[in-house]
Amino acid sequence: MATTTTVLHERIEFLTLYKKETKQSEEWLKERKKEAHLPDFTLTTDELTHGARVAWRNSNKCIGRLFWNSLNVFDQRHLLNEVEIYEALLHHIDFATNNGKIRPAITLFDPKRVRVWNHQLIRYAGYETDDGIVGDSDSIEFTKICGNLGWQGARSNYDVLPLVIQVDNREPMFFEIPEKHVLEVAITHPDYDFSKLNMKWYAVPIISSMRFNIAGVDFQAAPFNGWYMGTEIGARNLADTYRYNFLPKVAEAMGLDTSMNASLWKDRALVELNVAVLHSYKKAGVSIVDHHTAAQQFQLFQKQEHASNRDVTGNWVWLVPPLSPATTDLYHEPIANTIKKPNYLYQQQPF
Ligand code: HEM
Ligand SMILES: N=C(Nc1cccc(CNC[C@@H]2CCCN2)c1)c1cccs1
Repeated sequence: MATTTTVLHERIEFLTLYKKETKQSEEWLKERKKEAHLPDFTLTTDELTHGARVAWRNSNKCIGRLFWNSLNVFDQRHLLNEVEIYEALLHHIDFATNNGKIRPAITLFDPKRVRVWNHQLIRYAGYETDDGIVGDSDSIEFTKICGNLGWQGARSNYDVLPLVIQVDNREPMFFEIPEKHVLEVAITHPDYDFSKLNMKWYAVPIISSMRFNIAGVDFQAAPFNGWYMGTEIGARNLADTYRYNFLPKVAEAMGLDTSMNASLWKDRALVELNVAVLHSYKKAGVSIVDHHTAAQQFQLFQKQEHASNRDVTGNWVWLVPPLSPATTDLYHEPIANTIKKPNYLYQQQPF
């Protein structure tokens, strides 16, 4: 495909940013800009490494950006066989998990020819049954796709979905993730007995459904992980009525009066569920951050960026935590939602 002017412009824009931030010479930029005009122009691993870190720095909905410059980047653009890609995904899971001391990482596959159909590499299946929803309702559609490909789930509340990998436009292939690769945390409370609720969650969130956009190229398969902020699990995944809906059971285990709103039983249950999540991950030695610490870290990120003469952009609605938002300074400050490149963006679902 001929290099359109926009792609050329985006290539030159990125090379100029890269030159400035990694202190390349004027000579280097002059030569590299000439190469940017060639149809077979490809980014180097070093350019991709810095670009993936800058894309994290530019992610407006992310509260965890303080550590943007320590992202681990794996360049796997050469892999074009589903089995080798599966093995690279297992390596990412193991590297990131690191027995609980989670390491933020991203793996980059061939931008045009590889697609991972999962929303996250590790996620629970969801089923619509005659007695209601089993598992994670967010996964119902993808679970059906896996079924159509021949996958059989145990139909429990916590079936780990298979990896679904597509190369070129071949039929996607699914691969089970062996249990030894999946670290999970049982959710218990330091004071209350939540054991009968059988709550648990997986250790490492690895987003595999977004595109990494850099220098006019879209990497459709670029799974990236960090660690969780406790509220994601305790205030949304396990709490939302249309997800695991545990608040009524938590309130019961706490002996709360759930007959009237004004007892604020839902709020009390919510706080203690989030206490339990943070307590359990800490006890299991799995990295996690509470929303107060995360908000303070984001403030430090803003300070650091200003010291580097960069404006900080953000999406206020996503940045404020879903539990006690107004107790964070973030809530009381405006922030511009300008979209910078490179970045991580949404893309059309492959199914
Ligand atoms: C290191 C620990 C990290 C923490 C604690 C963290 C925290 C978060 C949280 C809480 C959200 C909102 C998610 C939601 O409400 O569903 C988020 C969004 C996001 N994060 Fe981070 N993050 C971390 C690392 C990363 C890394 C390594 C990347 C990419 C390299 C990243 C890129 C993003 C993006 C693109 C979004 C927006 C997702 C969307 O639009 O749906 N984050 N982050
Ligand atoms: N802690 C994390 N949480 C996170 C980050 C990006 C996206 C998501 C998933 N967001 C989608 C869900 C589902 C609807 C609203 N939230 C979670 C990370 C995941 C990968 C790197 S950090």
